[in-house]
Amino acid sequence: MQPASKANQCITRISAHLHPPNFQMEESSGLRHVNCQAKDAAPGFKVAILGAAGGIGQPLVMLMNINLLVSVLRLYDVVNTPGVTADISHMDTGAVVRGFLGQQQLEEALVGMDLVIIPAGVPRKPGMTRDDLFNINTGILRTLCEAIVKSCPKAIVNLISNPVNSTVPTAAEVFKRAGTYDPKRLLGVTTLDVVRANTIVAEVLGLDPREVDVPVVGGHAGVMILPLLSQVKPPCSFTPQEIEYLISRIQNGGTEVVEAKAGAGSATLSMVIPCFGL
Ligand SMILES: NC(=O)C1=CN([C@@H]2O[C@H](COP(=O)(O)OP(=O)(O)OC[C@H]3O[C@@H](n4cnc5c(N)ncnc54)[C@H](O)[C@@H]3O)[C@@H](O)[C@H]2O)C=CC1
Ligand SMILES: O=C([O-])CC(=O)C(=O)O
Repeated sequence: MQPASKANQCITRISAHLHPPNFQMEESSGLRHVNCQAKDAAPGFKVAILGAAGGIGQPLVMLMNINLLVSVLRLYDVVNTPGVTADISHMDTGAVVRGFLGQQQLEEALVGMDLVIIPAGVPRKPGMTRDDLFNINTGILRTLCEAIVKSCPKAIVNLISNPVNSTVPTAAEVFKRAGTYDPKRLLGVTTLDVVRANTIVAEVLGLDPREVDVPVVGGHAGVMILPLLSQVKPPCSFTPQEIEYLISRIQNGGTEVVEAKAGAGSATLSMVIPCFGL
């Protein structure tokens, strides 16, 4: 290794430690170069998580921080980001972690990001449908997307917030109006339906869920969740009663968790599997 490059690496590493998570808006309008490299100066993906202090946000932040492909991790929320950031930043991983709190720090949190993952918003309570979250969550999302347009218009945006069937088109409209829409860069996260389908079908077949692959198409709400039971791998067949049971449990998986949590939120722990793939 060249002495100069080694020295640069040392400076970057020391700098990352000398500038601990700063919960105030940074004064400069853009990120300094040091913020865009891992602590060991390795290049990597710059990832922002909006809603980072929530039930999905916190395990997602943890998974992103141990992901070797991530060099910069930015945590944004309207509450509790300082605590989550302090906790996460003690992990001896490579990513440089920074916390941002409140809307006045939103645009700064997003500057230069490659990937923005959004679990910000409200989860449902028993008796609610995902559509009941439409007004509040699309309102939150619109603000977040407008900031994405300003700070990182080329970022890939992954939407977790419900109703995913509506948050994706809402975000698309914001980006279209700004002239930054790219369908390849805007994704709704619905992998939990596949995760549940694999698990529930494996239970019926008496197999290890890791050996089962159930394609799921459609949307992310009730009857729009369509498990393709004829396409299951390994190939298998089901009785009409099994098909009825499987479709009902897969389509109502989210509701099953919401009701079992009895007002304390929706699925956050099983979401670790879809989040791990992000
Ligand atoms: N796509 C999927 O498969 C799934 C989606 N979800 C959805 O994910 C969303 C989040 O769920 P949880 O993490 O359990 O909820 P949560 O309530 O635990 O966390 C949401 C976080 O968003 C933050 N937040 C609220 N307003 C905000 C704003 N204006 N800007 C930034 N952050 C804001 C809150 O402070 C909180 O920390 C819900 O809409 C839920 O329905 C939940 C499970 C699966
Ligand atoms: O059901 C909910 O409200 C949360 C969700 O999307 C899921 O668990 O699939």
